[in-house]
Amino acid sequence: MKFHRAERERHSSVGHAPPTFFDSASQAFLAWLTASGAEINRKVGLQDLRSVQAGRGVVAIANIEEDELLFRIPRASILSVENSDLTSKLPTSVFEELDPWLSLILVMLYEYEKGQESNWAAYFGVLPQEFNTLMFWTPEELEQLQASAVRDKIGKDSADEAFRKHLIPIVNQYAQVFYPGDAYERAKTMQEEDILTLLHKMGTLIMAYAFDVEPAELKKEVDEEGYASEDEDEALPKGMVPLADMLNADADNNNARLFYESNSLTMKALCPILAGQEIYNDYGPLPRSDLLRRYGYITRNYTQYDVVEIPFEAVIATVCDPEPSGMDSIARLKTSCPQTFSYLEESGLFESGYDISYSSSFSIFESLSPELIVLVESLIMDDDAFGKLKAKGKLPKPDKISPKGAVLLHRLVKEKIASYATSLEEDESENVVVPVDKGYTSTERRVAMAKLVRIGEKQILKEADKALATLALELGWSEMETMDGQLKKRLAEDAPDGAVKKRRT
Ligand SMILES: C[S@@+](CC[C@H](N)C(=O)[O-])C[C@H]1O[C@@H](n2cnc3c(N)ncnc32)[C@H](O)[C@@H]1O
Repeated sequence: MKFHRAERERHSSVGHAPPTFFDSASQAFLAWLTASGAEINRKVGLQDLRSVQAGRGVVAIANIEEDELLFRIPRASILSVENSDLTSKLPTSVFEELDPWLSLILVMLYEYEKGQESNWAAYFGVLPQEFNTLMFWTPEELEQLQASAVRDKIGKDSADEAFRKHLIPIVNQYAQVFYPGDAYERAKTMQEEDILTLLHKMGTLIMAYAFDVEPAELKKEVDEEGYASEDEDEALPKGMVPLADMLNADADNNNARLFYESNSLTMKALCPILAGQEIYNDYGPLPRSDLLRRYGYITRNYTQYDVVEIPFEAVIATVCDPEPSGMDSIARLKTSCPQTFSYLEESGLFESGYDISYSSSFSIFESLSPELIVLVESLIMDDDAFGKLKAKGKLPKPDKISPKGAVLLHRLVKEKIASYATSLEEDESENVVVPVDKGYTSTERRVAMAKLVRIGEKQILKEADKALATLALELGWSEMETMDGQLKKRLAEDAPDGAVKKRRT
């Protein structure tokens, strides 16, 4: 693949361009944005934070007051489907068949390929070319996440499939539009894999940088408190909002917010910000595993949102009777618990996995997903009792765990602990820090981040293990007498020492 000069410079760096080019790209970007009608408060600056592995960031140069305007971006400067001239070059039907994410990827590919001809050329100059998000980790690096459920959520294959099915045919059919003039010759030499790589980069940029842009006239329905449903937010068009997306985030250090106005988007201070402090946006209450997947970094402040996920498959395998091998979980549940299957499915209890969340002083009912408790209790309930609940359109209560339920939940936690390649004690035997110095490789940083993620998950599991063992002990083990022989044997192996003693006496 050949690149224009500026593009070659961008591609030559790891993540971002080298120092001189880095600063001049920032200046060119700010100059372009101001010329486009943006208003930028003199008290804010775009800074080079590569020394702390944070790319660029927005920093207060002087003290800022609460509610003070940090910058105003005209809607016309947003890199979006609405603002790109690609829509006038392709039949409308093309965009009607694409969701907001794929539409913006296509537009970004088009604008990126236009090089200096694009209105957003200076903006592309400050967007990174390389990423630390999980999509770009090697298999060996991903291995460091061990049994973390995030490994199943990277979605590279499904994105590949969507790009091959929906976008590449459009790029091929309208190659003259995407690669006009000389570039058309270049396009012919580009392999499908090159286009795929570019599409993945655009997709990654959208995941980590784009905003759901509320239209100038809000058409979505809001509830009494003014909130729209999640589905309606999902349907909002996505847009890349220059400068607003240069704000980093660090959980509750959030001190700025983007407001949608009819002709512009304004970033305002949520509280007083002192000179020298970084201005942070809010990326949401994400567990560190997800932060790594979507944004490629973690900080300690996100520990409070950590979760560990118990896979659906594991719940069925542990709770339902053993079935002939080769059956998937749903088939297995259908066969072993036919009376409950359809009702549970209708009740929306089937999820790919169930969260156990971090809580500062661990509480079972605050941490365990209510759906997990309800699912386990439903699966172990006898047919008569379950039938009565079902007749009333009810389910077991999420705030009540039976003795057998406690034992099984405990077993699920134990099994999840065992699925990690190393123990918490091994991981914690040395102090893990993510190195920021230039001397370290991105692999060293990724390995450290992965280790912190898996330690976070194992710490939650350790608390859940303790709490469920205690609960099982408190509830007694009489329920075990009603269990089938094999399950009873498995659970006996699993019983906390105290519980076994208690039963014997
Ligand atoms: C919306 S962009 C923010 C601007 C970005 N720093 C840049 O230079 O382009 C999100 C990306 O910034 C980086 N980032 C955000 N917050 C960070 C933080 N607290 N520490 C380190 N990197 C951070 C991550 O690479 C993330 O994917």
